[in-house]
Amino acid sequence: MRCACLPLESLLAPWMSLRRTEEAESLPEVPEVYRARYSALPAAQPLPPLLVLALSQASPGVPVRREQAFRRSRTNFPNHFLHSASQGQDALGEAVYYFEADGEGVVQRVFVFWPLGVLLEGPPNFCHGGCGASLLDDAFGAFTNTRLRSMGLSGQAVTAYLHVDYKAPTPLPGAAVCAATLDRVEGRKVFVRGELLVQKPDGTLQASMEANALFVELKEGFASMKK
Ligand SMILES: CCCCCCCCCC(=O)SCCNC(=O)CCNC(=O)[C@H](O)C(C)(C)COP(=O)(O)OP(=O)(O)OC[C@H]1O[C@@H](n2cnc3c(N)ncnc32)[C@H](O)[C@@H]1OP(=O)(O)O
Repeated sequence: MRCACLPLESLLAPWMSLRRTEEAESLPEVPEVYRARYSALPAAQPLPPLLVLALSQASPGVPVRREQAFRRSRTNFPNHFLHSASQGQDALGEAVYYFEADGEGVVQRVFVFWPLGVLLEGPPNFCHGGCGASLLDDAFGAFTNTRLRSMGLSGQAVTAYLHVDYKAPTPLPGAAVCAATLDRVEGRKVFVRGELLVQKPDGTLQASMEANALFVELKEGFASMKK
């Protein structure tokens, strides 16, 4: 059964089929904290209704600020696992990243919307667990590194561990929002937690996956990672 308030078609279109070349588009300027990894949404691209629903449930009464929504820069990261080969008509669609920051501009939460196509299957008609874990890891990476940048730090941290609890199947085709936030910080160690939210037939959101992770800020940045 489909939700009466958010039909599946409105969740997926136009993000599922969106292919683009950033260079050809005239996009708004992106604040420095986000610029290295993200680009602005085109003016004509609406915010996904599922993302707006997740934001309104997480922060009731707080207006959604379109300028805090971005997409991954493919110009800067043409080979990113989730934003290159994994994308396609029936696989992953175009993600939308929404960052919440406090009054000082320090990132406090990220919400990442993903359209999910049928080629992401694990159990018949449901999303593969490894795919969901990848989406959560990506949201944790987006949160941790952007938060570090927003604090004037390196923004170069990697996953040390990722723990995922699968609470309910994630239907395909469909859409999900990964929500990530801070648990605690111990020196270079950033502990994060979050969930992957999907919409139930009655229109409410449920966490089909819950996760926590440790990110470690690299002493000398990505360039120091050895093969
Ligand atoms: C450019 C844009 C791209 C954005 C990238 C975003 C990342 C996206 C998410 C990913 O997929 S990252 C890819 C998957 N992760 C890796 O490939 C990381 C591989 N592991 C490493 O490179 C190193 O093990 C690591 C950097 C995580 C840690 O090495 P370090 O030499 O910097 O630190 P060290 O080993 O001394 O550990 C630092 C602290 O973390 C703790 N620690 C490290 N690994 C742990 C672990 N697995 N479990 C618990 N604690 C851990 C360790 O005990 C220690 O705690 P204390 O300071 O309290 O002593």
